[in-house]
Amino acid sequence: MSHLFELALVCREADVEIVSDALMEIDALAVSVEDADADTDAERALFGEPGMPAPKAGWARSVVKALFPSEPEATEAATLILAQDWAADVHVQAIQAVPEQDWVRLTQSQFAPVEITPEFWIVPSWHEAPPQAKRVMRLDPGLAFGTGTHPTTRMCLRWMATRAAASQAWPRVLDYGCGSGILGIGAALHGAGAIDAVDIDPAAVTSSRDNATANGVTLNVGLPELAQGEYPLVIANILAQPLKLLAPLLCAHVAPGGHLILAGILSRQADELKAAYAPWLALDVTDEEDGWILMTAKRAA
Ligand SMILES: C[S@@+](CC[C@H](N)C(=O)[O-])C[C@H]1O[C@@H](n2cnc3c(N)ncnc32)[C@H](O)[C@@H]1O
Repeated sequence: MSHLFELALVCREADVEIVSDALMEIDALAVSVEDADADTDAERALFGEPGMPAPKAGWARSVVKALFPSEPEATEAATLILAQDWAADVHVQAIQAVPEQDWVRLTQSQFAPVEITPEFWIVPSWHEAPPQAKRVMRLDPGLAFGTGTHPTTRMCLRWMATRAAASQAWPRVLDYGCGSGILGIGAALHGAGAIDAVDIDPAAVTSSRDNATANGVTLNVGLPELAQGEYPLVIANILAQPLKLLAPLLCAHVAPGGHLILAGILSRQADELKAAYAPWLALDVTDEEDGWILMTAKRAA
């Protein structure tokens, strides 16, 4: 049986969210949180008196567990997290191999339908679609980022769903850094025409192709050189540093009157992104969720 690698990090309860978000951002396949003291003497000492309320301090330490496809990726993730300025109280508990089958079970129990707008939902194949959903994307967690659960992805989808509702469908779309293909598929479900979805990761290319087929939509999927010419909508959810390097390339793909949508940026990075794109387009912050921002620009017609 093939294996995945689990990185277990011990941290303060107050740091759970930032640690989990960072792990998702560096492409963990799944992230879960447990009480660090479960099944230990520390747990019995804290919760041992029947009828006594559980002291809040008993949950002060948590274990955040993240799965990666290989041991080097799990080790690199640990190094990256420990290097962050907020990670002074984060410690590596273990990196160990876990059977892939367990991961499938774990993710199936973790991922519920995700609401993008009241009418547009991402629904795993093992779930019924909610009755109010008028547009449904079928997507299962795969070996590439983008199952709709991350705020950066949700903000991109929400932007498209809101714009498309105002009947501004796009004849061409470029989904740059497509991961699972979620943004390209989202554009297709909202009436976009020819959609090019590109990624540097061959696993993402395969995953996007499979997910497009499962949703009955057509994406032209490939490596970045597939992107050619100008598009009325260019959307890229990567990270601040690669987005800064990609500024001239992405801006060159935006058609006159078209939009550039960027995500994967933390609130405090807004000014550096604005500066990096200023020679070509004026970016504004147009959405914000959990410390992440959506930055958008419109090219003059
Ligand atoms: C955070 S994921 C986003 C996936 C998906 N678009 C979403 O919104 O959920 C970023 C993706 O960008 C890809 N990527 C990173 N740097 C890239 C680059 N320079 N060119 C193309 N793709 C890149 C990664 O392989 C990854 O699949």
